[in-house]
Amino acid sequence: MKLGRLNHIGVATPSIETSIALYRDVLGATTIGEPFDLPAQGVKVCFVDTPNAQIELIEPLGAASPIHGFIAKNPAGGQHHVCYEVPDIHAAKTWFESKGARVLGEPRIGAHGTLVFFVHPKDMGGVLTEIMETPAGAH
Ligand SMILES: CC[C@@H](C(=O)O)C(=O)SCCNC(=O)CCNC(=O)[C@H](O)C(C)(C)COP(=O)(O)OP(=O)(O)OC[C@H]1O[C@@H](n2cnc3c(N)ncnc32)[C@H](O)[C@@H]1OP(=O)(O)O
Ligand SMILES: [Co+2]
Repeated sequence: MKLGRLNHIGVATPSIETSIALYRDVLGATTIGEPFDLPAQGVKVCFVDTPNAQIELIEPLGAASPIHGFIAKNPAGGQHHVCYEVPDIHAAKTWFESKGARVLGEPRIGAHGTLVFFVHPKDMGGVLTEIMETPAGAH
């Protein structure tokens, strides 16, 4: 499998509005999207653009959110996952499984509208890893 570009770094936060102020007023981000709910993934999302990748701010949507436990352990929030692009999501899933890495569930539509899956952090050197199919026409 050929790994593609780093698409985003997921940053969990208890408050997207508070994080937006940090990225805008302290870090100097100039392009920040509108927050939106992604109920299928159990998160509220907001993208912050940097010149070479995005920061994906994620806030839990309810107690069943996959990041509910992370925020409970890290109440101020923190770096949650990294996301790499691949040309073929199904080939990538087969690749990770063949390497003995635990793929968490089936590919599903992520925040960029393409299929994504996650690989368990314990099989990725302690880093929760998201793999997403490159959007058509990107780059
Ligand atoms: C916005 C949509 C989408 C996109 O398109 O970009 C997203 O990014 S959604 C992002 C949120 N969704 C997910 O994270 C889905 C996949 N995650 C999961 O299935 C779970 O979060 C998890 C990775 C299986 C962890 O489950 P959880 O119940 O929260 O924790 P555990 O206590 O079971 O954790 C076991 C073990 O792993 C460590 N851990 C947990 N989260 C992380 C993390 N983000 N980074 C590194 N390590 C993590 C946790 O500390 C435990 O370790 P030990 O304490 O040593 O046992
Ligand atoms: Co993500």
